[in-house]
Amino acid sequence: MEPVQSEMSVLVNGKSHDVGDDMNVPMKTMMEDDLYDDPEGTLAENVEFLPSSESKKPRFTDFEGKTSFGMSVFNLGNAIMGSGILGLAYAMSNTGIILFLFLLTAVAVLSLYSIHLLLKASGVVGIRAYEQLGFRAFGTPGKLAAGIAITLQNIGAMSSYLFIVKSEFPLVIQAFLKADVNSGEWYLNGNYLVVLVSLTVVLPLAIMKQLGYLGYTSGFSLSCMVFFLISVIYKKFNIICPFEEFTFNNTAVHLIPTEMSLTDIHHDGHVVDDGQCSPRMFTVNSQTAYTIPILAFAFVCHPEVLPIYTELRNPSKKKMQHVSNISIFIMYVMYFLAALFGYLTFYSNVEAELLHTYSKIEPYDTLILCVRLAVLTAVTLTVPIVLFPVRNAIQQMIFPNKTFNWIRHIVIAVTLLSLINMLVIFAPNILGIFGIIGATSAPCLIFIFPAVFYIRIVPKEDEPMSSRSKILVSRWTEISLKSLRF
Ligand SMILES: NC(=O)CC[C@H](N)C(=O)O
Repeated sequence: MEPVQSEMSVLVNGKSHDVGDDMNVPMKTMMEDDLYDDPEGTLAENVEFLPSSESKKPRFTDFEGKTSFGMSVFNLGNAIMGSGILGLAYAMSNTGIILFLFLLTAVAVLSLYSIHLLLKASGVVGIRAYEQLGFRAFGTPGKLAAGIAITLQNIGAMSSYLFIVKSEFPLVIQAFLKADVNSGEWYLNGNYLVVLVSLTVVLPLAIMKQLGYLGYTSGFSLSCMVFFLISVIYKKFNIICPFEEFTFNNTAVHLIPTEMSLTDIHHDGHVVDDGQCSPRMFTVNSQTAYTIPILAFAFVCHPEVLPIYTELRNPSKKKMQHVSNISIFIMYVMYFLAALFGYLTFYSNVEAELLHTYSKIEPYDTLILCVRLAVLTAVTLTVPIVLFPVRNAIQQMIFPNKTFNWIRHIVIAVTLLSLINMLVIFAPNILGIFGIIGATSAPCLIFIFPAVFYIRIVPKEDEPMSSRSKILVSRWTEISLKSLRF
């Protein structure tokens, strides 16, 4: 119990609280007596965590949320949907449709299950913060591991979003203004544009005190992604394969699959249509290994789940699980459609970043320009949501017992954004970011931490180690650790 007492003053969404303060009960009694879960689901949803003097109904005391169910779905959907969607068609081209669908389903189901574990563990601890679950399970090392993984993962994600702004925004402006690429105007320089967008759009949203306020921008961001998806589907019927690469001197060049060996090119120079314009159901190549990290990255939203839960109105585990089920299911469908139609447009020619592939064929097509604008708007509006848990993690790691302070809140946001801007200005390419971050922090946050925290936190009396779910979880942890080592 010792570490629990010293760390009970938590900062969730800027609000510092001693859990014991609210209820005037000794901390120890509270931690022992009150398991905040309602495993049977017998309590009415709206009374489960509300203060009630007569009943000893369990409740969270860290924050009283005001965000509606729908807005929470938007926020979680926005947290899931980011640049990950742009890499999925490439992943499909390296696995084939069937294998991709299988892996996508597996990652989506595991991702949902680990959200369930996080919610259950946070129900037992009574605190809705990922790092605090780490602390409860392993003390300070657990808290640091969770905090560092969240920080790395989300900084990686935000860098990839602003990298899209850097690479796409100048092209969109140039095309709409019909400006000359070499005119040297400042508004055609990606680096200036990233700084400008960060200052004018991201920063004001990032310094909001609560995530709930971002529901509207999240809704807008998701509609931009729906527009992206509809356009990808439409383009499949609009771009005819085999296609010609756009060149400035108007001489068409056939796109040759990057993986094609020299033997596929006949002596007379013509290219054999070896899967170039026909879909593969199942395939394995040197790039297939990237699939799991790409999918894991695309489904990460675990650092945002607990902050969103914190702000949910009349919260209950069941309600939050419902929010997560809806968001993950919608994203699952959108991811599959985007990957499928992206792949069926370009087949083996699809690049690691889907938008680049369109640009190669039709760089000045108005629809593609609008799609680029939509995607860069969507990811820009995701940055503040993803920044939120990083700020919480930093506050919990560096200032664990401090109350909310506007100056600290703003300074952390400004520092983080400056760091990300620097990274983006020097980052080599988007796949590098996916690869490094996706291969390390994303699997930890999705597969490993929720499982090990759950095993350590849920009391043995409640669920013995021999219970079905604990056996399942420990098997799963073993497999995840092995595959990570591999
Ligand atoms: N918190 C996060 O890292 C979100 C990443 C998000 N799933 C994406 O695809 O971009």
